[in-house]
Amino acid sequence: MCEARYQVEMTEASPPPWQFDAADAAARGLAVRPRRLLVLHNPVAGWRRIERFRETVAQLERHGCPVAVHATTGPGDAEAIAAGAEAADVLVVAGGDGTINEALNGLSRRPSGMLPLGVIPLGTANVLAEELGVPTDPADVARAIAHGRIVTAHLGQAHFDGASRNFTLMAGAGIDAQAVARVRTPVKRRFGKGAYVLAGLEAAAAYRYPTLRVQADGTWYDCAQVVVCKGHFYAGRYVLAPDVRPWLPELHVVLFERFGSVNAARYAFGMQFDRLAKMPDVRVVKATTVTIDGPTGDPIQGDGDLLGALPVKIDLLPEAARFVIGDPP
Ligand SMILES: Nc1ncnc2c1ncn2[C@@H]1O[C@H](COP(=O)(O)OP(=O)(O)OP(=O)(O)O)[C@@H](O)[C@H]1O
Repeated sequence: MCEARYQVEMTEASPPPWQFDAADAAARGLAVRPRRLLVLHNPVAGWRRIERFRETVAQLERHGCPVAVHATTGPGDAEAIAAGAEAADVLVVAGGDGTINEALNGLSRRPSGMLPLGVIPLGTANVLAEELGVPTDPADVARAIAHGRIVTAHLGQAHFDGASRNFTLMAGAGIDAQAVARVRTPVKRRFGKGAYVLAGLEAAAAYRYPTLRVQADGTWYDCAQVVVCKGHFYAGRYVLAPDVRPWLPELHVVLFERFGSVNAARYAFGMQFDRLAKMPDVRVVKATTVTIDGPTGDPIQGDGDLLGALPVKIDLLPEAARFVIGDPP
């Protein structure tokens, strides 16, 4: 295991391993059949952005891609469809990180292996889209999905008592999971990211800050809050673990070592104003296996939604995932 404090400057992590570049193949005279797309559209996540969604689908068809759209009907639907997805080259999620999380959990159960995943960002925070450098303009999104490069990525996997769930961006225990557990869907639909701020304030007032015991590749740490990161962005474009990227086969574990609501507020301000790197009580360690122990049944958040409850073991999903992206992020 290797330990790293924050870098003062943001460093460029390892570049992604490109698997396939349609533009490059075309330049070399190779025939490239248009990608067949199965689009999972979360109509609840995207209700404000329905025009953007329709325009993206129209643009995809202009690129010659056969597009099948399926509107999700409720929680769990994206996962079930992804698990049985056939006759498609790419599964596209038109929604937010919660729908993407469900789709990737379904794809990992697909008998013939994972399909590459593309994103039309319609959610509240769209952290994975930021992480992958997915554009927002419909024409650019469509071009990226139709012709963009495919990058291999490694998902995190959280093992609870009798169940396992994948995550793409992060899994956390402590105050952030407490906040996620308090987010109410109608408030999120109305106020977007403001719902997390409200839930965070509620959680900060009620939470008792018990000690979390974290084991990262055999070394134990005590902390008030821990976020196990697979991507460097958090809650939008805030940076928690500057050097991790989805394509790196490692977890970057961010440990917040001081307890109580005053320190929770310090960390929130530190994140807001990009000062975490300067805080001596915020530690980042790299690992491939992490366990988190604390009050049994306390929530674990993953990709901004509830993932499960303590205690948890976290490692990497053995099968690699693939993401369709546009230009290098
Ligand atoms: N038709 C539906 N009605 C209600 N909920 C749905 C429906 N389809 C999917 N969902 C659920 O909505 C949840 C939230 O959706 P999603 O994550 O896509 O948007 P978001 O929460 O606005 O975005 P983000 O996660 O990026 O902040 C998903 O976890 C999914 O289970």
